Amino acid sequence: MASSATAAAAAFISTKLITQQSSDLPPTSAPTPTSKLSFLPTPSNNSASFKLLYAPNRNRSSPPVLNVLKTAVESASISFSDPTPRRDSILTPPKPTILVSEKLGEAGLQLLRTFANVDCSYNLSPDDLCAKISLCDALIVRSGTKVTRQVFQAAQGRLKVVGRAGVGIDNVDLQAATEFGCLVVNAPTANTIAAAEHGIALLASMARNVPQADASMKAGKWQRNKYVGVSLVGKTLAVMGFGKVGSEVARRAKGLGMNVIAHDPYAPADRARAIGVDLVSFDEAISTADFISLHMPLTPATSKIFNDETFSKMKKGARIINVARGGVIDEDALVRALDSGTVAQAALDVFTEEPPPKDSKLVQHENVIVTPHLGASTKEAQEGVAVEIAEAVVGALKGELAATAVNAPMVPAEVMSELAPYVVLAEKLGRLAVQLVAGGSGIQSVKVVYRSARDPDNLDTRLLRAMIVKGIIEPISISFVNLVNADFTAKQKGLRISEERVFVDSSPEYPVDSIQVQISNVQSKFASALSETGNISIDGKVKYGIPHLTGVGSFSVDVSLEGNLILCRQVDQPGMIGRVGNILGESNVNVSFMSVGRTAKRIKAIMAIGVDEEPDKDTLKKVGEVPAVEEFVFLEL
Ligand SMILES: NC(=O)C1=CN([C@@H]2O[C@H](COP(=O)(O)OP(=O)(O)OC[C@H]3O[C@@H](n4cnc5c(N)ncnc54)[C@H](O)[C@@H]3O)[C@@H](O)[C@H]2O)C=CC1
Ligand SMILES: O=C(O)C(=O)COP(=O)(O)O
Repeated sequence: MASSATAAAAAFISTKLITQQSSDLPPTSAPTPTSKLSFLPTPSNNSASFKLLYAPNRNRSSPPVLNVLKTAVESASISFSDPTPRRDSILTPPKPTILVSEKLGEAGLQLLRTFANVDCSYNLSPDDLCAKISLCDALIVRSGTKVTRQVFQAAQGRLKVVGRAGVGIDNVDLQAATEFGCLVVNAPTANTIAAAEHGIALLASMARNVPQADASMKAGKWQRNKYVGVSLVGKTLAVMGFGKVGSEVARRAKGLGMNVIAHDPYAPADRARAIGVDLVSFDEAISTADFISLHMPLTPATSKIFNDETFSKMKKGARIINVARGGVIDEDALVRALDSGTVAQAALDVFTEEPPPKDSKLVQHENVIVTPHLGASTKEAQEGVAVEIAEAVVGALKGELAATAVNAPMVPAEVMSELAPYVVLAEKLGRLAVQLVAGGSGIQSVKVVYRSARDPDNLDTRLLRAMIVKGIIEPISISFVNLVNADFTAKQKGLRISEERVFVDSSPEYPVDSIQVQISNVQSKFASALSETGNISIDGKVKYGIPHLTGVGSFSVDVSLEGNLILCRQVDQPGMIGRVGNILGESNVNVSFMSVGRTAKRIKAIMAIGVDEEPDKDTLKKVGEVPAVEEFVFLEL
């Protein structure tokens, strides 16, 4: 009981550590052996207890790893004992540093300060940001900071998380973030209502010329005839982008008695119908609406989607509201449309360039009202996004998978905890498989077979696939791989990963029964690892929370994947275990596990030997010289 709990805890912590380690390693650093984590079960009658020996890799920063260990130990409810006082210094790691480059609500800052050193440096120039960033583990921005490829390069691998205190992430180079393995998280919900209310405020004040009338009165005039407006009731509003903000605008506009239609190629029609809105085509929306309110993100597909051509399709005298992003409008074309009267008025909160040039014709146009990107700027929204982003960034720095990740799959916490031991298995299988490769035309094609009793829809394998990629790529390159960049890195290295799910009649309680990793079209330094189809093939299972190797080529074995491994193929005959065991024992190499698998009695067998220490070259040579041993390989896990 105690030992299986310890084993489960060990697997859990290893997983956390592995997840965290992946984000610890700068992309520019040379490949280095991973930090060592050992679990020493200690005798205890009624509780699972172990000592934890942590020997950090000198080339990696240790603090986040230790945080993960502590958190993991707490979550596993097991005792944590530091074996030697001299390791104390490792247990009080320096806090991470979070750079906040734009004004953030106080509640969020306080939350950040409980966990990290917080550097609030506003209005940094691009050069200043690049100079500072290599000292920071996380960066929090709003829409005013451009997080470019140069920023990720300048970070030299230290930057692990970029938090966007708001929705739009068009100011963050997501591709570069992904390539550098930096997680990007945003705060997608807390400013929705503020943005929607601002959209409605602009709609109403544009229709009634409120800003112009206000300016006129302040200039000492009383111009009642000049500022006759248009009514909203009964008019058609087209909501372009029926997401969070768009649907809240629609709801409010319905309350004003407007007829609301929407265009959004990705929104479900039933969500629109539920608030009495019809989803229509782009052309239908812009050609029938009196008011057109923009709520789509700025992407390559939406960039300048409102241009000369689309303005010409609008109903004459249409009015436009933009609280989304300036870049979705071709601003020169909008000035032309306003001048010609195709567009009667525009109300803009956002601009292609922010702030726009002082002499911007658009801003100065008499039929245009403007605000300086105030959509999210309410006290409530700013406190909300600050807390939302602070929680996401702190969680990500702790190695948790973020629920608002923008460039990584979102893996819910319950899925993560269920998959934890399989994550360890997946990485180890990848690591083992790649070490079996000997030359050939390079690793190009990897197939992963998951045997599972689960319905495929109920088995999210992205995390497992990422860890297999990590296991395969890290031992042979200077890349570091994590959930963020696994698919990108694999693609960049020309590695095709295919997945197959095979139904097995076992308990669906466990997500995966076994995982098989195959590498095709390569030679192997251990020929017995080749399956009948000529692929390197290894199988593994999780047993009692511990990853096990259960198959090598066509041989079945059963050895726990801890420490290192020697695989030996020999003529199946008595005395082999003793002979090899003696050689290792004489060199003071401790054998932790051993398993023999064979195809047929007294013909061929393979021995899988788990060893705590790495045998020296002479010892391995002696193993190879045992007469019945036909081939052997030493594998680091
Ligand atoms: N002015 C401000 O201060 C604020 C601006 N925003 C901006 O508002 C926009 C919407 O934000 P949310 O509603 O929170 O995002 P969201 O992601 O919930 O909604 C965006 C919607 O646009 C749709 N969409 C994508 N491509 C489209 C296309 N080609 N045509 C039509 N629809 C398309 C998506 O399917 C999605 O439903 C974003 O650009 C965001 O940055 C959000 C908050 C404050
Ligand atoms: O959340 C968004 O997309 C916004 O545009 C808000 O931007 P801000 O945080 O106010 O700079």
